Amino acid sequence: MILINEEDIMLKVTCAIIEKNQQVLITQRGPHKSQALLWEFPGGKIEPSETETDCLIREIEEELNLQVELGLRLTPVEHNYGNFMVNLIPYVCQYKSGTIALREHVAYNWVSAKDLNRYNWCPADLPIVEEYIRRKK
Ligand SMILES: Nc1nc2c([nH]c(=O)n2[C@H]2C[C@H](O)[C@@H](COP(=O)(O)OP(=O)(O)OP(=O)(O)O)O2)c(=O)[nH]1
Repeated sequence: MILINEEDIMLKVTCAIIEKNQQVLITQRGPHKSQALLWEFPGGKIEPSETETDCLIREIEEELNLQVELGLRLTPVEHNYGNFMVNLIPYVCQYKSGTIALREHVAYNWVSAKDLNRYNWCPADLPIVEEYIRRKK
């Protein structure tokens, strides 16, 4: 019998909806990654012994060279990608400081809430985009 540890197939990932001047930052995944070239909110996998908020602050610094202040935690989304599941945990954040250095992504954009639906999102992000737009109305 093969035993599969649930944590091996359920990735816990935080993501940041970073607000600045009535717009939010969105980032495009690279061509060789899973969910290649789809748009996402920057963030990443929570490491063992790390809290959600520690993870998000670390990931945003590592990936983008930005400092943010964490705000509201939106509703986490569980999405099944077939070969793995993701538990995606979104936080609305405020931009604090830093100049964007794209270290992981191929592109970024500052977008107003009403334009978020124009992008080709990772499927797990769709309920998060909807919740964010609803809250902004
Ligand atoms: N950071 C982030 N990841 C997301 C989002 N939506 C979504 O489905 N994901 C998925 C993509 C990845 O499979 C996983 C996050 O992995 P990661 O960002 O830490 O690592 P990675 O790019 O190296 O991922 P991978 O190529 O190893 O799959 O969660 C999102 O909005 N932000």
